[in-house]
Amino acid sequence: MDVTMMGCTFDQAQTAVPSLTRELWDDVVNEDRSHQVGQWLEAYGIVTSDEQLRTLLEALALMLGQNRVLNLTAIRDVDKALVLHLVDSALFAPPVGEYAGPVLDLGTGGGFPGLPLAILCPEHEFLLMDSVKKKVAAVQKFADVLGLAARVSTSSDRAEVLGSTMRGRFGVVTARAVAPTNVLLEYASPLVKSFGALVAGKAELSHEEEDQASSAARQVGMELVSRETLDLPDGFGHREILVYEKAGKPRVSLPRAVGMAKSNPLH
Ligand SMILES: C[S@@+](CC[C@H](N)C(=O)[O-])C[C@H]1O[C@@H](n2cnc3c(N)ncnc32)[C@H](O)[C@@H]1O
Repeated sequence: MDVTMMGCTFDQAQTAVPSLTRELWDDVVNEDRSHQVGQWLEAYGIVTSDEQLRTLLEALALMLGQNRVLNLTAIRDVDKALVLHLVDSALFAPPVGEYAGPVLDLGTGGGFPGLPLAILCPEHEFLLMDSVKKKVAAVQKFADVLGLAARVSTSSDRAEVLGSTMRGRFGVVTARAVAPTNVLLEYASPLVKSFGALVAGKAELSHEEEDQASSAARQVGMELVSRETLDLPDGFGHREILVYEKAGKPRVSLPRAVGMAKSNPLH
């Protein structure tokens, strides 16, 4: 898709999201913010066009506007949201770009990291999925008004259900703040194709979570191929970006019944 086709005006954005005010839009979508985000991303080797930067800011403004009437995020402060939603989501882009095929953002919530990734990775198609229907409807509205509808669709479903209905369809599954890593591995394994990947972002990975993830990975045919620790800008802490590849066959029959991955996790 031609990235110059992305983006929208304030009037289009407000038609889609009536709770979005001009004041909030102007606070988020402006040259200073665009320059700042561009510099931050460049420091991670993520090169962006002006169009992509502006569309990232528009996506954030839409989400923050919608958040006034629908609980999508606890982060309401624009400075924080720039780092914790846009930059944090963008950190997934380099590993996602290494895999061909459609991307599933599992537990997308208000569209993160899926929406920023759709803006940053124009070669990929995206399915943004969450079990909460209202969130998914809002995210589809954002994608449509941003001109991303040709490459971005949504699904209100549970990961365990898609594991059967969309088995092996995805080159990459992304997930941020959805579940412990062993649970994510179980969700992702049936969804990714051979040598596809799960890309997971974590604020903190304890030794216990790491051990449980290693054991779960072996059981579901996934293998850790990359683990990178990156500092967020402005002292917002660090992120672990974990990449697991589907390297073998699961030893357990997947997906298990809805809820089992969480209530009786593999470890
Ligand atoms: C804390 S929110 C994170 C949202 C978003 N990924 C982000 O980083 O802002 C976790 C989301 O995962 C969704 N979720 C959790 N388990 C899920 C499952 N098994 N299938 C689909 N969605 C799930 C929840 O509905 C929720 O919206």
